[in-house]
Amino acid sequence: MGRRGKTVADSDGVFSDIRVEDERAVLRMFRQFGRKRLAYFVLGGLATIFARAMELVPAYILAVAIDSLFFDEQTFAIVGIPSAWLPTDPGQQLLLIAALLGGAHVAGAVLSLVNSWAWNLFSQHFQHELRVAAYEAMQRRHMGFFDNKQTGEIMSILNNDVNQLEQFLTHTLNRAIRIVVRTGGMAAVMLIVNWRLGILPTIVIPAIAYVSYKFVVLIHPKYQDVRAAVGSLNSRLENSIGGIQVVKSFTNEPFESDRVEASSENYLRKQWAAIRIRIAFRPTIKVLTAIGYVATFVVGGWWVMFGSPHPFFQGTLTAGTLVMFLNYSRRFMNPLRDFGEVLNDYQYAEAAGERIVGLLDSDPPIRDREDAHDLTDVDGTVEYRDVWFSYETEDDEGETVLQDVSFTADSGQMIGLVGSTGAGKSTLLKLLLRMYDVDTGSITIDGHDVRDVSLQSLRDSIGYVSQEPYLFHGSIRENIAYATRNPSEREIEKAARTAGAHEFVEGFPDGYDTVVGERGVKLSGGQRQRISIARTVLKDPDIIVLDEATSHVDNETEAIIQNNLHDLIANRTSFIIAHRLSTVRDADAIFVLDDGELVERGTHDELLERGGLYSTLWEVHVGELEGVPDALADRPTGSVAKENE
Ligand SMILES: Nc1ncnc2c1ncn2[C@@H]1O[C@H](COP(=O)(O)OP(=O)(O)OP(=O)(O)O)[C@@H](O)[C@H]1O
Repeated sequence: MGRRGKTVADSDGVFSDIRVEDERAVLRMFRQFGRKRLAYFVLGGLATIFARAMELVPAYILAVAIDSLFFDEQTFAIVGIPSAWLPTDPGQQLLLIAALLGGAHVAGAVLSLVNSWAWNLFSQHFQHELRVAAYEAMQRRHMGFFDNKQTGEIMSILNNDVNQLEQFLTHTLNRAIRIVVRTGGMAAVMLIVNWRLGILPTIVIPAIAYVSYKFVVLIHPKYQDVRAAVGSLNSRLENSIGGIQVVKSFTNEPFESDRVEASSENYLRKQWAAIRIRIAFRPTIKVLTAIGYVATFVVGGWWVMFGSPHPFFQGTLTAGTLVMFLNYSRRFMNPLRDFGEVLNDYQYAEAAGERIVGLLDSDPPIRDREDAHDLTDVDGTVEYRDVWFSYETEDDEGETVLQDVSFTADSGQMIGLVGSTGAGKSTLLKLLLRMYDVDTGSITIDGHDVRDVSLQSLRDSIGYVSQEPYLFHGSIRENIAYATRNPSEREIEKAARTAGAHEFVEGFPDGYDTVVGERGVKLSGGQRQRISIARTVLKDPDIIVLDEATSHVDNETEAIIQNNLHDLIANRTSFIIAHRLSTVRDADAIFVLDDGELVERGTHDELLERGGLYSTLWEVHVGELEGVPDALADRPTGSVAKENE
């Protein structure tokens, strides 16, 4: 078991951290999501058991026909039917045999249909409910989780793992039942009818089961290699196609072709290694089955023709019984071949189940406290006190991004946040929304620690326009309306006007119905930003955070937007991050961040007078400095302010 556990854990890759050791993950998932439709599951299970049992009938009926009708070796008798009910006329007996043969096939077909219907109904609903629950659990996870995982990897849980469980419940369980009922049934019938001859075909069962198991152990790591090779081939293709514009502009098509070729060749090698084992498996099983089959034929044939071939084989053997034995022993192969695959699938379903259990069970670090209260009637006084923060990394060695930041923004103030790139400006404001929690220190709104209020009320009260506005595939109207539930046309248009978006939207042939494409690719950067601002305007929040919200628009458009936003911002606390310093020139206070530290604060004029980092940045901004001053050029994110102090 240890060995199997290890290989599956290896295949978790980046998700080993969320997997929980749960010996009965599949069972737990079954209980949690299958209970509602348990009746379908039971019905399907019974149908498959009887359908498989029906498969045993024809060989038996044939044996009766041969012995009683064709060769007249035994009196006409059928197990389970009283002899008084059986016809005595041979013609009628033949008809009965034909009816039973046909009936067994039809009943088998109907039962298979019932089985497929009931189990597919069960498992499709199971899959649906599990996927939705897993998605909701995924959505509740904190930002650090998403920072450290690739979208494709997260999708793999929602798709592959959920599908794996569905596959297990429909196909693997069916196969397992087939193995038990078919193999067990055939072996039991043979041993009951003539156990001495029955030993010959059944003795190979453990050997076939062992070879199947060995096959899984051998092929499993090969399949893992194949999966890894498929993964890297896919990422290679995704990267190359995603970056096709860069590829073309650098005329790097041959280079990309080489990289794809190398990846594809790696896939070919791994696949071939797996194929070599796989193609040897079936012939091995065939040979083993054939040994039992031929041994039964030789001994049984001799027995029928000349009497017992050895004192061990006592009594008589009829031709009909021999035919039944030969029929059964040949059909051992298929279910037993599946034995290894069932073990394999079970292992995967368990691993998938454990990852999903891990996802469903774990409480994300950023969530409502039990006694969390709603943030209501927000005035908007925001206070950061001794805030330290570093991002969570896989190795827990994240660098400090914010150091000892303290400030107060009074209700209704407009705060400008400036500083060189990577100084920590966006991070500072993401903490306000609790996208991340501070390491030490506190952030309060109107005196309420953001960790003490409900996330819903906190985020409802803040309007956040991020640096890289994300638009969903859909119309412009849908993207603006995303802020609230069912806004009116007039409200949408008003918000768009405030954000300086209405004019260009009206210019499109489809107006607000224009579809923006995936991530809004069909719009320019500045247009995307304005739609994103409109979304926030419509939300009408108490506190506003604009993170480089107008960086992609020209000066003129920015002036228009600022003018429009004036009323919106006038009575609310707002934080505006800007590299273009003129954007925040009129702010009530400007905070200057440098390498995670708040190094200067004051109004535009005060900061200019001070002659520190801000005034240097301003001089660069207005072009008063020729070239970049050494003090700015030499620093990672800047320490000029400290030098100037
Ligand atoms: N999700 C993240 N995980 C790990 N590190 C991050 C993450 N986001 C930002 N950082 C790091 O934190 C530091 C501050 O980043 P932040 O985005 O807050 O800077 P900024 O001042 O807003 O920069 P810019 O002006 O370029 O937008 C940078 O060193 C950045 O590399």
